[in-house]
Amino acid sequence: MATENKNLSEYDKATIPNASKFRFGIVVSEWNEKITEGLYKGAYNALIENGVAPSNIIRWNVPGSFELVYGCKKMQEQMVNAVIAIGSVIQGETKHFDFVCEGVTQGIKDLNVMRETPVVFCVLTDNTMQQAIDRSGGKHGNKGTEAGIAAIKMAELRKNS
Ligand SMILES: Nc1c(NC[C@H](O)[C@H](O)[C@H](O)CO)[nH]c(=O)[nH]c1=O
Ligand SMILES: CC(=O)[C@@H](O)COP(=O)(O)O
Repeated sequence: MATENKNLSEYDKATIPNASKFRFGIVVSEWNEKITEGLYKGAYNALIENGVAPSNIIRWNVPGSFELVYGCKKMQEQMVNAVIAIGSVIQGETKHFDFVCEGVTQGIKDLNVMRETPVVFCVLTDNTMQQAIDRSGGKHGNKGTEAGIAAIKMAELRKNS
């Protein structure tokens, strides 16, 4: 199902585990800051709305999405139950988009495979700025909200596994 057929911000609160005892790390890319701040707000609010204390949310910034891999690796070393990687990659004139997207995707996948703390992939990879706007609080909802909920579910899965 494509994003256009679902709202990224919608979830059934009754299905979300109690997150009051969990700590979360959020690593935010500074590239396309207008987008990543919108994604961060969505993720932060989803955590708070499901019982996470503000003091249990750690935020670090990195220059761009490619640096999310290193930032999330270091965040995994903190006492957190899950990590959220937030970025916005937008196609430019060259193939650089392809390499940044591949690098951050594979890097975050590797962190999930090699270490115990789950890292949620909240990196938009859009053709246009409008597509990014639509997915960070616009007409398609907020992928940050989706990521916050995913982080709670993965923290619960880790606790029970
Ligand atoms: N063009 C975008 C970038 N490019 C920067 C890289 O992520 C990286 O910071 C640089 O290559 C130095 O290592 N980053 C984004 O997050 N979004 C873009 O659209
Ligand atoms: C994803 C990028 O690195 C890209 O936005 C940079 O733009 P360009 O390909 O025009 O250099």
